[in-house]
Amino acid sequence: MLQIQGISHWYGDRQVLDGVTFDIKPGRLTGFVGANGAGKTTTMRAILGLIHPTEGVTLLNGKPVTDQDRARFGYMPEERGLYPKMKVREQIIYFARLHGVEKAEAGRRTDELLEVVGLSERKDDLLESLSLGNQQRAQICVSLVHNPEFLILDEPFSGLDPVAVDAVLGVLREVADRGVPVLFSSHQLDVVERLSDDLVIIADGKIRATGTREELQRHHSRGLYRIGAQQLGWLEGMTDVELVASENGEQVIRIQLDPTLDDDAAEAAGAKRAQDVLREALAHGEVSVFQRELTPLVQIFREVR
Ligand SMILES: Nc1ncnc2c1ncn2[C@@H]1O[C@H](COP(=O)(O)OP(=O)(O)OP(=O)(O)O)[C@@H](O)[C@H]1O
Repeated sequence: MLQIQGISHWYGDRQVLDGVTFDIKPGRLTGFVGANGAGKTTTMRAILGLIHPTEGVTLLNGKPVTDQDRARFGYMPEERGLYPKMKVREQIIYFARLHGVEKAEAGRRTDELLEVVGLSERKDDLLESLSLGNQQRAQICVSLVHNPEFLILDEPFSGLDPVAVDAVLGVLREVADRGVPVLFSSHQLDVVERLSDDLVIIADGKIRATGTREELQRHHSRGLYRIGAQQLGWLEGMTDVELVASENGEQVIRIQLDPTLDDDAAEAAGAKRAQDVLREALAHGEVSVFQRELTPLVQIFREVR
């Protein structure tokens, strides 16, 4: 496991990271989400030892990460760093060899990856003749060709078409399923929502939320219910229930719960009070829908930033 602990960083007198702390677990895809300039790249660069953070440490299985450990990391930087005038296959093999992969194995692994990302037919073309999306596929092959033990990818999906996104998602899933911890940053919340096992949300250099997608959604959906009722005048008599949204003849309501309750206790308290709400609604007419409502990730992102 990689543990990022209390990383703070200043560029001159400007603080860009403030006590960044989170874990990247084996076999998990951890999505790193934050607005432009939130500090994702700086955090990744600190983990990789490309900058030395002013404060804080990254631990690998309990010990500070060494340069030797880092040689076993795979990294896809945001500013892509491939050679435009080199052929695709040749280039991926070259990077594998730089990581010490034996020649025949480098060739075999390169061909396998090119096939997975759908670039086999372009393997002997110069990198610069490829579209940006295809160059990115090549870059993903480079980050994976030495079978890294940890994988860190900065915006691996930006600029990819939906087919390529799916191909890359498949590769990352397969890598994680082999037990590799994977951290990837993305602005594309739909992709993050689909792919991440764990989520880390950063804003202004501070970690605002961490957890599994389910945990975060559960936490941010305390007391939320969807109701389809003919009229809602009766809600005014329930001072602990507020109307959050109305859409397509249905409403989202929030039952106010004691903020000191943990998520399990809040869920139980909410379910109990929901029964009163349902009874009240039924006393005033038909109820077509009554169910728990889950806050979408995009909404959570807005709430914590
Ligand atoms: N070399 C540098 N010198 C000074 N400031 C920097 C430097 N690199 C980054 N910054 C600043 O640090 C802050 C965090 O930047 P960072 O690139 O980590 O954010 P990010 O979340 O990766 O953003 P994006 O999604 O736009 O890539 C930004 O305000 C950025 O302008």
